This record gives sequence, structure tokens and C-alpha cells, in this order.
Amino acid sequence: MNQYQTGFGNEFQTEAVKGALPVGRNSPQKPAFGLYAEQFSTSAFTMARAENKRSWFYRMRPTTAHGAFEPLDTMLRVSSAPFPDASPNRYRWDPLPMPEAATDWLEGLVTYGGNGDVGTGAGIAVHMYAANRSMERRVFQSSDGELLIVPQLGTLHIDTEMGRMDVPPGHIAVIPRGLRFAVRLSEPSRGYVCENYGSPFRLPDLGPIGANGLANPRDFETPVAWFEDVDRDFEWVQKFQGKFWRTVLDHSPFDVVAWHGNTVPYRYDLARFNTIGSVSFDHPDPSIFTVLTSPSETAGTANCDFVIFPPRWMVAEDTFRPPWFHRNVMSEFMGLVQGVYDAKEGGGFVPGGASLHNQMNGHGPDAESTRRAMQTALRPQKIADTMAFMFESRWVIRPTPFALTSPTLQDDYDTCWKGFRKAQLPR
Ligand SMILES: O=C(O)Cc1cc(O)ccc1O
Ligand SMILES: [Fe+2]
Repeated sequence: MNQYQTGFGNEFQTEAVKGALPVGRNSPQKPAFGLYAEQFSTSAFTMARAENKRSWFYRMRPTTAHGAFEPLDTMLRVSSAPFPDASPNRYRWDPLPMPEAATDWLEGLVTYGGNGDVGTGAGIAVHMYAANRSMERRVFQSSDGELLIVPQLGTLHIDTEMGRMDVPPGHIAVIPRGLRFAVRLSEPSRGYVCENYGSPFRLPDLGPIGANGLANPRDFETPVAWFEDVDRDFEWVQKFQGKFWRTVLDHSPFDVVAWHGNTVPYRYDLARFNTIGSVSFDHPDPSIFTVLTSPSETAGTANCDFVIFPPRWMVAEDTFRPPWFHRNVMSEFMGLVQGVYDAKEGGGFVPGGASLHNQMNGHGPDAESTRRAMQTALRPQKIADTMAFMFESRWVIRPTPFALTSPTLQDDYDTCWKGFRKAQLPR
């Protein structure tokens, strides 16, 4: 059983061996037991205090103890922004099939689209994975972005330099930019990843909602320090400016015996989300369901919002209750962890599937959901057993060639909006 510390953005501290964590200073002349102190910064040193992020590791060997990286001649299907081709079309995909060959999490990861540029540190990439074996003596880091992982099938056991996390479907995990980790599986697993090149995810401000609600800070869980003292070869793969590199270490990189700081991996159980909605009329904007936000440099306009559509009561009177028809300056990539999404009751958006609705292009409830929503008696209704989510970004999400040629791409998505009866105006 892994152990966790709770809170969001805290100054955590943890030691796997008593006495390993220095008291009252970060970098003593000789840390205990011959450990090496190392700072891990995911914000500039000079970032405003409220957004300053760094942790201190006390490890058996410094990270520097390795040879040169070599370009990894790779079958990996992960690509990085800038992506060349934008499209105004609406797209929807069936789930990735489970691989037949042995495939670890990294080998099973494939990019669907993205925006911005890894070089300037703006935008996101959206990946999905389907995998069936653990990463064995192989670790990965993305120097290009923070990773928000949304499992859909199969619990991920994520070993990181800062500790270990179990992440079942219904939870999410966030791995800081540059942190090394390995994903172990206990069953075939599938899910979604948002690679965030921009500012780290944080909790949204709550404004008039007040001091509590949505994702509450104390429900976020960060692992305690954990290490392994293993002197065997480990392959270390990193993505750096969109390209893969590898080197081989003669020891486990998971050798951090103690650490403290506020840039950390964490997990969160989406069932803890305090969902707030209309108790009078009208369907609120989905920003009210924001779990985490990565702001861009334009206030109120996110590099990426992570938004969920969890189980909830619908009580609004005289209201078209599903998501309304809309055209949005922000671009929307959606996934489904479980159940049915209330804008797509006509079918076709299934758990493990995905959809993309880009800037200013019309989307919303399919014809079947519209018909039902207009006819139903508006009693209080529980939307149960469901968990859709959205990565919403200020920049157009450009689909990759993989996404546009994948057999999982549905060629009839537009038809879900066919057959609306024309309004009948008075003569
Ligand atoms: O397009 C979608 O399904 C996501 C969405 C949901 C909602 O309730 C309101 C707006 C919106 O973009
Ligand atoms: Fe939308």
C-alpha cells in the first residue's frame, strides 16, 4: 500500500530513511549518509512566490552521473508541437484497440493532436495510450511538459523519483515536467494524457463560489519518499524538444531517499469533485466544472483547462438541460472514462473514445439528445455512472496524421447532427 501526503501545492517533506532529510537548510556541507542534495525547479528561480515551484532531493547519486544521451531510433508514436495541419472539421474516434504484441505504456502512447510549440513553452499535446506490460528497468521523462494522465481502463502503478502512486480509472495523476517515472501495469490499460508545455496546472480561482468547492485542495495526494538501491542497468528515455533521446544508467534513478518542496507528482480522485450547478434555470458554462487550469499569459484565457462532467443532479426548470449548441473561441478535446455523455445520447461517443471540436466550429448535443431533452418532463434527474472530460485550450488543437488516418476515426460523425426539424414560423 502506497502512502500519500495530502494537499495541493504545499511545502511537503518526507524521508524514507530517518535522518535523511536535512533540517533547517537545503544544502548542508555533507548531507546525511553521504546523500547528495539536488534542486529540481519547474518555475524560474525568480517566479513570484505564489507560483514559485521547486523541490529538493536527497539522493544516493546526483542525477549528473550519466553518459551522453543519444537520439533514440524509435518506433514511438509520440509527436510534439508545432503540428502543421489545422482543420475546422469535427472529429470523433473509437477507442484504441488493445495491442496484441507486448507494449509498455511509453510504446503504447500515441499523439492525437496539439497546439503551441515545445520551443516556446506554450500549448499542449493530447496523447492516448493502450498498453499491456510494465516498463521494466526503463524510465521516461518529458522535458517538454507536465503530464496529466487520465486512466480509462486499468490501474496505473506509477513509480517516480518522488514516490509511488496507484492511479485507477476515475483518478487522475499529474507528473511534473522533467521528473523521471516508470509505469507498471497489472492489467491491459488504456487512457488519455495531456502534455502541458505551458504553466503548471493549478486550482482555478473560485470567485463568488467562495472558499470551498470544485476540487478541494486537501483531496490531492502526493506520495511519500520511496527509493530502491539497485545497481543494474536502467534505460532512461527522455523527450526533449519533441525528439526522443536515450542513455543507460548503471543504477536505478529511483534513489531519492528524502525530499521536500512544492513541485510534486500527485493524484486526485475525481469522485471527490464537489460539482456545482444551476439550481434555478439554464445550463451553466462548463468552466464551472474545472478541476485544474494552466493559465496562459492572457488573463482568463487558459493554455489548458481540465474540465470534467461527473455524476450530478439536474434540476434546472424550463431549461434545455444538456450542453447547448455552441461555437467557442476555445478548442475542445473530449474523452470519456465511463458511461454516457449527456450531449451524445445517440451513441458513438463511447468510453475510451475521443472527440475534437475546434475554435468557432458548431457542436453540441446530437439530434437524439436534443429530441429527448426537449420532450422530457423536467423532474430532478440524477445523471449517474458517467465521467466525461475535456482538455480545453485557447489555441486550435491540430490533429496528427495518425489521428486523421487511424481506423478508429469515425467517418460519419457529422451525421449525429442530421435531421433537425426546421423551426415553424408563424405565417
Ligand atoms: O462541447 C461539449 O460537449 C463540452 C461542453 C459542455 C457543456 O456543458 C457546455 C459547453 C461545452 O463546450
Ligand atoms: Fe463544447
